[in-house]
Amino acid sequence: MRRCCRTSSSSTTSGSTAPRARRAERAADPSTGELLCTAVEGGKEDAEKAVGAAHAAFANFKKTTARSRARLLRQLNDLLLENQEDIARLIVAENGKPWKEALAEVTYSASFLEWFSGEAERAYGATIPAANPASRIMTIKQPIGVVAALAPWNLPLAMAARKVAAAIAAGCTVVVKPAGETPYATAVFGVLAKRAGVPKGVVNVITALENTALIGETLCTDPRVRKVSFTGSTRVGKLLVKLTADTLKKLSLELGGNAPVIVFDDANVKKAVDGVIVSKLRNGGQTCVAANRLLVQKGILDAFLKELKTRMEGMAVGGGLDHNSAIGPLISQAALKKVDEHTQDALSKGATQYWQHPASPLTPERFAKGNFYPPTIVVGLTENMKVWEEETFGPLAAIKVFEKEEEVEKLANDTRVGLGAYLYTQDIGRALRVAESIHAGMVGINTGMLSASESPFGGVGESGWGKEGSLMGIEDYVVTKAINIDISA
Ligand SMILES: NC(=O)c1ccc[n+]([C@@H]2O[C@H](COP(=O)([O-])OP(=O)(O)OC[C@H]3O[C@@H](n4cnc5c(N)ncnc54)[C@H](O)[C@@H]3O)[C@@H](O)[C@H]2O)c1
Ligand SMILES: O=CCCC(=O)O
Repeated sequence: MRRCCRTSSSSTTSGSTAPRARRAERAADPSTGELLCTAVEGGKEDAEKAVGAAHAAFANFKKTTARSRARLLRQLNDLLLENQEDIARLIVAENGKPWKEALAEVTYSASFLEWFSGEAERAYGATIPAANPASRIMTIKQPIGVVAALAPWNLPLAMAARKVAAAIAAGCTVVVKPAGETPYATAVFGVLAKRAGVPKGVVNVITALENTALIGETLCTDPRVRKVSFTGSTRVGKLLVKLTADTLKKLSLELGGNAPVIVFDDANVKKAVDGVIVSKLRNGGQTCVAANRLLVQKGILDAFLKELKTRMEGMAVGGGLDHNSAIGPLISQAALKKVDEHTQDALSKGATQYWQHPASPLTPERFAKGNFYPPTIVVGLTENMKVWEEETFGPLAAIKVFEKEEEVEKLANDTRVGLGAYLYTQDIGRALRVAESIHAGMVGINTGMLSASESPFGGVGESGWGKEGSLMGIEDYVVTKAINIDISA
């Protein structure tokens, strides 16, 4: 990759808006800490300009046919896949995740474009039997308007693609603000949208690091923006609720989780560990559906720990461009500090360290330069520990032992958030019983993977509002209009 590049703030997909000279934001390579690139630091004026472009484009885009928008999405899907390796390299550089995961993120992103290309044509209205014999009632679904899509750094391309795909399918125009840490994959997404034929002003990318809050506020308070879709922390989600209140925008919030994983005595150990590896270690533990509290029944504990350790020992820690790496660095030094705080807090309150990864094959110098945290297993998790109360967002596997099924509902639901949850058992009755009792938007039974473009993604409680992806995903981008007709002569 080139050492320095520029992306434009307030650039429409037509590329008609030239970037002005601005203080550059800096993106660091998480595996070395070195400056990777600089990007334009957008400001309030840029955000307003991007909204203006999206607002102007909406006048025509809302009138396009669903079929034409479906074609645009399919074209963009194809371009992402054709450029998969180049985009994956960018994702590894800015986010740090292992190569295979970066490739998978591109496929995952493209799957939203493909999925919503189908959904575009299925945004059906209804005909409603009227009580008045002279009346006919029908509904139509129309695009809500300009959308602000605020995306996080953990899946820099996929989270933007999930929002933009639904918006285009519905006939909305969008201003996308990627996380300041990871502006590049989203900027490339904007370029590919242009190549795919997405009209000028429909997808606008604005980049900023330090001005993130200012841009967030500008987008959330601008009356021309009718919907905000955010993925990130619960803290920021609550802030956006307040900021959008005065203009009553529709909000989709995909916020933090604190996923319980329940492993019952009768689980298939190998399958349970496979699932925990995926849900705990995907992106180094930095996903909102990451396993956070492992609840393991006493009878299976030894076998589970042994298998988990063996599997984690076999995973190399290192930079994502080393194709052998299975666990990459964390996004920042702050993230590293948080994981260590959770580990030390657990150990100081009575947990014991069962195992810690030697962090091989990294040399100590290389380890020290990047944001690497050695994957760690602790046993003896209790309700007064930080890792019990909030998501660690890192490679710490904290285990609490339980004895009876009756205990787990209370334990699993001892949190104000409810995004992902997982359980492992071979008893179908127990699986459904427990799945129904868990306070979460998504439950994995004998699997650690909840993410698929066709599956409704979203949480309950303080994990947010709305569902992304799936047949429900387009609903947040449309408004339903009822049309009443008098047919009397
Ligand atoms: N749900 C998720 O996928 C997700 C993603 C990132 C972080 N998190 C959670 O948040 C914790 C802290 O990470 P973080 O500090 O990067 O999260 P954060 O919520 O501060 O940042 C996430 C995203 O929100 C944007 N953002 C931050 N403040 C904003 C504002 N005022 N207006 C508009 N956008 C704003 C950031 O640029 C980034 O894109 C993590 O440990 C994790 O628990 C969750
Ligand atoms: O981290 C948040 C989203 C994760 C996913 O879509 O799989």
